[in-house]
Amino acid sequence: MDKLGPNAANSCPLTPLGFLERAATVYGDCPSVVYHGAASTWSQTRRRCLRLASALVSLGISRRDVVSVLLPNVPAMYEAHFGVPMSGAVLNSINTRLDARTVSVLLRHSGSKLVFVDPAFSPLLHEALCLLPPDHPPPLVILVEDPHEKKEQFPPVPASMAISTTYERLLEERGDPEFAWVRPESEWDPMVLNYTSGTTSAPKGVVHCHRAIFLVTLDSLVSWGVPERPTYLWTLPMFHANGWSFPWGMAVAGGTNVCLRRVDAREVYAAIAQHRVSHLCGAPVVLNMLANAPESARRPLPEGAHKVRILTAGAPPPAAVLGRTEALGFDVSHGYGLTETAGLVISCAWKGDQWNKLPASERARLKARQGVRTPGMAEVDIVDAVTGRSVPRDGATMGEIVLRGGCLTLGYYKDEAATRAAIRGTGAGEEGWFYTGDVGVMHPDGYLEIRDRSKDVIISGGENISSVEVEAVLYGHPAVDEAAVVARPDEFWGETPCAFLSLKKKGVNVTAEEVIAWSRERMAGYMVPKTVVFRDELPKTSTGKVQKFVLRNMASEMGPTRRGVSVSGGGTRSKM
Ligand SMILES: Nc1ncnc2c1ncn2[C@@H]1O[C@H](COP(=O)(O)OP(=O)(O)OP(=O)(O)O)[C@@H](O)[C@H]1O
Repeated sequence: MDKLGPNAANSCPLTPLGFLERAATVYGDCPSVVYHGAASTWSQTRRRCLRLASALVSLGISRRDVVSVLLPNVPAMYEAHFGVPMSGAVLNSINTRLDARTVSVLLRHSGSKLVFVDPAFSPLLHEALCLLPPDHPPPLVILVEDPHEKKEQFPPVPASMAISTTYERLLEERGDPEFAWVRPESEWDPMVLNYTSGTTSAPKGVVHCHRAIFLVTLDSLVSWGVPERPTYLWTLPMFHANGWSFPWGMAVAGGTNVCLRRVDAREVYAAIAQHRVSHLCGAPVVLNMLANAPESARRPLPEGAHKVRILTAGAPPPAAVLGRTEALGFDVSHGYGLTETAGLVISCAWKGDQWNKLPASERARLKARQGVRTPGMAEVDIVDAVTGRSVPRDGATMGEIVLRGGCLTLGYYKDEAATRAAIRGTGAGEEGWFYTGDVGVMHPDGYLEIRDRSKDVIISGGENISSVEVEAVLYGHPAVDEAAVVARPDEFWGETPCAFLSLKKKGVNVTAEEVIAWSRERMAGYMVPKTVVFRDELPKTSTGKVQKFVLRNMASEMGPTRRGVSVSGGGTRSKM
């Protein structure tokens, strides 16, 4: 046995790019990408991706060069997930909701050689390029026109921005549909560079290799139980951690990618009905949007043997929101991941036989837990910050979630200190874990549940309060649309919970005192928000997460609460 091991036949680099060739063979005539009325087949998509890869090479792009995309979920965005790395380059998807200054910082940091831009974001890119230092070589710019939208709908492309060519012209004039794509020399070669959402600090450049993307893609299909030939609606931005790996996953499954430029409840319900969508992904804000959509925006879900399946992740989904979405007829699955894990690596694996019998509220409570490691993940643990040892499985003791597995990042680009801080030993004798910065508890049944991000935990009189737990209760209030709870300084307790709420409907009257009294009946006294502030909307990151640091600053600016005094920041409120 000792002499057996890796050999030339069994060690060819793992890469998800080969999924496309297989899809073209197996599903060649089946629809691959649908946008408005136009559909491509898998063999056409393969040829277009090869055209894209060869065109990039002809422009001088070579191995490890960074190529950026500033695109919504249009067909070119899908093609970039194969075509860009097939040229040997590293795909950098830039979040389209960032401001020009941040886009400029990312372009500079990544050293991007070329940017594909949608007309809607050409002013944003132009401004970002103008902010680059004069000695920074500007990237080439390729405009991705959208023949399905009226030109007047877009802002004019800035006249002074140098556009090299358009996407279609590039493919037509320089593309070779039978190009021998640039295979990775090693499965550890970098393939994508994604910047984190910047929820807690400045965005960090996460690099993933071909191997990691290969593993997470297959793992995600298995853990969500995706069947062959799903119809997948792109409600999750592909720029968000590469759409949790599903661009590559749809090639494995031979799925139909239904592209959507804009995500609002009306468009989503309409697309579901028109294309008979079977699967979609989205952060909990998407569930909230679907669940709270006005009657006029809704359309009946397709009838058939299977329900429309939604996979949610990215932020804690409150049980009340899960319950409401399922009551509409969707089948919701819940997962957890970070940009650093390339996709979802923990999922609330559903024990159908046992749990389907439970009442709806209990099912929603169980589903709000993040769950267990996916089959492809090696190990997950929750460790005590001081001792580094696993916390007891009591559903109460909090610790930091740590991970190990093949889809973890190679590290942060040009940031060794951050890489070393995130990937280290637990201090309890074991080496090599990724520290997520998320605080959770382990339940007796081995399912974990996130209580907070370490920076969001509220410490009141020495007690750790999970803002997520308080929010979960507030979401149960009939008038509440969205809730976020942060720490407010307190003269006696150190910190107390401060709730920021947006309300569901116009004309709903509810006072801070009523919310506080309502909370008091449903949670321990020390967890009850001492301050309630009403806002029309809560501030969100570009990936739809509530920006708690913004709220924390607001709470801090209100000044400390005083002993025995419940301060209500908003008074009576009816939503405008
Ligand atoms: N199912 C989930 N439940 C609760 N939180 C989740 C879930 N899925 C993801 N998250 C949160 O999202 C985080 C990962 O998000 P992402 O990689 O997009 O960047 P970010 O952490 O929001 O930004 P930054 O690292 O720049 O602050 C996780 O660390 C976790 O806090």
